[in-house]
Amino acid sequence: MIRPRFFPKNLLPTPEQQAIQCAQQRISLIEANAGAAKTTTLALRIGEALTRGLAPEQILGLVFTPEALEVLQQRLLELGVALAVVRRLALYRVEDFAQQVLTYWEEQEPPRMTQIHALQPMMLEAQEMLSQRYAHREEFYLEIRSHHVALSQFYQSQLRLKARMDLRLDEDEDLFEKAALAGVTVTDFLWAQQYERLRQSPYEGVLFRGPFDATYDLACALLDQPELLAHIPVYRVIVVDELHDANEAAFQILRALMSRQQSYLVAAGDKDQVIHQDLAAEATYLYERFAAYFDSIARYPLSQTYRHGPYLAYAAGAFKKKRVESALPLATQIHVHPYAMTGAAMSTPLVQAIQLWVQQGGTLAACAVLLRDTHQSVAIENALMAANIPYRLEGMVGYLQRDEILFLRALLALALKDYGEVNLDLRRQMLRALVLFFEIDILPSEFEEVVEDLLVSPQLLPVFLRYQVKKTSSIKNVSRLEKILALAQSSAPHHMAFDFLNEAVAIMDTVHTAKRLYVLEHQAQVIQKSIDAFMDLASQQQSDLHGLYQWCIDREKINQQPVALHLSCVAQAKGKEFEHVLLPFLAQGEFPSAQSPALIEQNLFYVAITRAQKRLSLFVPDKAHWVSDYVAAMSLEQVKPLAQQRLQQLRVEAQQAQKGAPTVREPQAVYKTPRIDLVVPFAEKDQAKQRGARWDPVKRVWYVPAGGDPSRFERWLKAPR
Ligand SMILES: Nc1ncnc2c1ncn2[C@@H]1O[C@H](COP(=O)(O)OP(=O)(O)OP(=O)(O)O)[C@@H](O)[C@H]1O
Repeated sequence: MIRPRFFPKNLLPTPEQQAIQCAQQRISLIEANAGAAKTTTLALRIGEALTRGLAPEQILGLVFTPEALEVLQQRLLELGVALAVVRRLALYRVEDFAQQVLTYWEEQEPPRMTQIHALQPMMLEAQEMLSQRYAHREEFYLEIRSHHVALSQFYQSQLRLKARMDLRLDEDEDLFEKAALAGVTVTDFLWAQQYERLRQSPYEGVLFRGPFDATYDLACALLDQPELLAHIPVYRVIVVDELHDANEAAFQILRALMSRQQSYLVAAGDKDQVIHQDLAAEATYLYERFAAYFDSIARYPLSQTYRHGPYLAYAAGAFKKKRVESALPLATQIHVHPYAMTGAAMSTPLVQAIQLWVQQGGTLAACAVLLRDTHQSVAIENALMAANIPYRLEGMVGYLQRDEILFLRALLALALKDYGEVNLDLRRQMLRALVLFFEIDILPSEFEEVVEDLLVSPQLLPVFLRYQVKKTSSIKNVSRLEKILALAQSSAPHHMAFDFLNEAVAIMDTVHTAKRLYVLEHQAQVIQKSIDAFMDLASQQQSDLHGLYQWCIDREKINQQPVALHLSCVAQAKGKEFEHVLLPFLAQGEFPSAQSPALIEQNLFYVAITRAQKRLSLFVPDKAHWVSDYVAAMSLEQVKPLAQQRLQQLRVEAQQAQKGAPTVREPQAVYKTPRIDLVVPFAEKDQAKQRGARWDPVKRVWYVPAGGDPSRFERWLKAPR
């Protein structure tokens, strides 16, 4: 094996890591467990390429999510690559890379639309064209619906079709089969084709781009016109992290880049972390798809996790029925806390576990509460708020700003005849929620006009609703609205909020309305659970209509604080690590969710538990038959003795290593006489150079080469820490 030349700060690479660091094959693929140092090793590979003289600009680092990009940059810095060098590396999310390439090619950059609502007019226009085009083709059973949930459903479908590169229909392909295979409705399939015709004019080129469109456009361009590749810079080393997030469009870009013989690729992923099925991510990109195009692929292992100690490693292995080893002599703890399944008591143990962590010296910033779904944040946010524990939400809005809760708040406003008192933004959001739940079909421009009108005359809200529901919604909704308005009319501010909402929710039949609106079974269930959680809150608070309404407004004013606990869904924590991870609501039907594929649920749970370094806290119902099967699948009691043995062994090894005794991990030849980094002021650099110091362009430091005599450099030696 070639010897490494890049020696990182703060870390001793294992022989496995060194093998990847110095890999010489054109394509090197790493499939390894969570926390087995994939990102770190890719960062080592970059460090090695830099040390061997590649310019940072010749190295391309690709990932799929902003979180993964953040982690890769962080690992490079941790290993000692200087910030100035990290900034010059071509590190991108695949989508941003594609965008950058396209910008370079295109004479005029088409507008980028990152928000789904900005795409709405085009989606509606495409839908209009679709309904005209297929007006007489009954065999397609097109469902033309334009409320914003139907639009967001369509939006997801077109993302998926493009991610799979499945939008084109060859002559011998069957439309119904292709749509079913891609997991979208026939309406959405045809609508997506129409939308693409609108987005890509044959004469003017691409007219606008939404999220992930750049990846699709670049993949199509490189497939249709391979000669365009000549206009992309040649990257000598390409590293790809979180390869389990790859889809066909991203893969086609990688394939094209790797068709150049000068390029070398190292990519890493974990088949058990495939969770973005909505974006057509699949485990086949960890090997099979590469094997279909390239002959010589080297596969490398990283067989031990460095994130947590053996106990969690073995529990994660038992859960996934695979071998997981830890190399950390760390007694990672796993605590199981029962919770009562009623009311506010559900979150009490969670709050106590956070408080205990802080009392024991842990920080809130090192703590993460990871949820299966957004609805769970209703109870958690309330509990954290009540206990004065600051939290920051990642990848989701607070529950009070979600459609279904805004709808309930709008009903309270109707009952209080108070729509005019709140700020414009909230008014707009509540109106949007009413439009959604009463299934009113209104164009965005008309909607804005109504918002303006109601600004002047808020008392006209019931009039607007009556008019619009009659005009565009179903007879059932007309009758529902009348009942709701009558209920609101007969309610006084001092009436109990829970009683009012309970009746209103029954009138609206939210269970079925959510199913109709949100189409996807899982999403509909999350919406209903959110409503139930808010109703629980109303019942616990025992407050009147005015009290609950005002409480929601006051709660929104509380700002998020910077040093705070991390609160997100599991998916947003992938790639990250936290000292203490807390997983609430591990109950049957919650995690795993019955509505999502079993494998994705397992992968999500595996991602969740493997984020923890020092402590994992699992919260389970106090009734045994309600506890999620996943907890038992971790075999916590069975793996304990084995984990203790392994921990003991790792501790002995660590002690020996401290005493200088050789360990298996230590590559003697490389580390016997390590180099010494110096602190040389700019003005003294020539002197240092004369005495034999060398300049490291990667870490941007002067150093005494391995085997050199440090006494010649005493004045520049770092003070011992
Ligand atoms: N040789 C090593 N010695 C000690 N710790 C290491 C070593 N290599 C990596 N680590 C540490 O292991 C932890 C996990 O590393 P990393 O994030 O690279 O894993 P990963 O496989 O990319 O994780 P994930 O599967 O979650 O994406 C980090 O805290 C990292 O600093």
